Amino acid sequence: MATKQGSKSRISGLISYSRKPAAKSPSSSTTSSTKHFLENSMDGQSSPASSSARSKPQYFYSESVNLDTERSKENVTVTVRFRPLSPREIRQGEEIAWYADGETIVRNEHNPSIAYAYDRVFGPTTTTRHVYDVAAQHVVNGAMEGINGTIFAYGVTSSGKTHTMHGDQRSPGIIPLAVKDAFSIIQETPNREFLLRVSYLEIYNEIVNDLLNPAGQNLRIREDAQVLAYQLFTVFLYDYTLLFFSVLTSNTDTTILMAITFTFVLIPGYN
Ligand SMILES: Nc1ncnc2c1ncn2[C@@H]1O[C@H](COP(=O)(O)OP(=O)(O)OP(=O)(O)O)[C@@H](O)[C@H]1O
Repeated sequence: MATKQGSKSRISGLISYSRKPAAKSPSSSTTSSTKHFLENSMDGQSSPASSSARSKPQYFYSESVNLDTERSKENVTVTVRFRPLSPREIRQGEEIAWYADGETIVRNEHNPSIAYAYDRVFGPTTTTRHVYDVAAQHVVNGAMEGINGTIFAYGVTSSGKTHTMHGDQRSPGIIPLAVKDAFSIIQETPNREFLLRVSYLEIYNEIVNDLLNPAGQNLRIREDAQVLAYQLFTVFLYDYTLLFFSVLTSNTDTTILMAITFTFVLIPGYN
């Protein structure tokens, strides 16, 4: 019998946000994709991927949605990724309590009447490359055209956030895939100039630490459109290799991170 904790910890979520700067798109607005959910709770059980974006238990009622169609209407998409049970979890006899039913529904193994809908649900065999292609690449492409974008992973400890966002050499995460795409687009756009600026921070127990600068601990947050935190280290990226050098040599204990923010700022120039 799966423990509730065991089943919850296999699920992480990805929120993608893409919005044109107000000056360029006065009609654009920040909307969320929560319209596929009902507000009423039947038993008060938490969603398997509950977050601030889904603070209440909500119950599925809609037909499956096409992410591509929805993406054109919505600025925010919420996706869910299941990771496989680890060998240790299998040894301990943990079982799957939540599972992906098709591409948009998460269902409860023990109570079929409980189901939640998301913009997209990725099962345990899905590759990070596929997650990136479906849920993140459009944000990167938009950023290269001047549209502000955020890709945010959330989930309890050991749910797979680092695996999805950071990855490793064998299975690169969303961050290296995004920067690689950014460089490909830069190469394919010789008539424009780009400036790629990177900072990398963690928020752990509400303390902000700079992951590119070991001296940058307990930084103060700034409410500034341009800068996230005081004295946050910024590097200018000239090629893709430098990104790997910066990230892989950073002083990161991923097992204790509550949140990592990796920001790259693109400043397109015009000839
Ligand atoms: N999709 C996946 N496929 C295979 N293994 C995965 C997958 N997602 C995560 N894992 C493995 O599960 C373990 C926990 O994942 P990870 O470290 O990414 O979790 P986390 O959410 O970042 O945890 P924490 O918040 O504690 O840092 C790791 O050993 C990771 O390699």
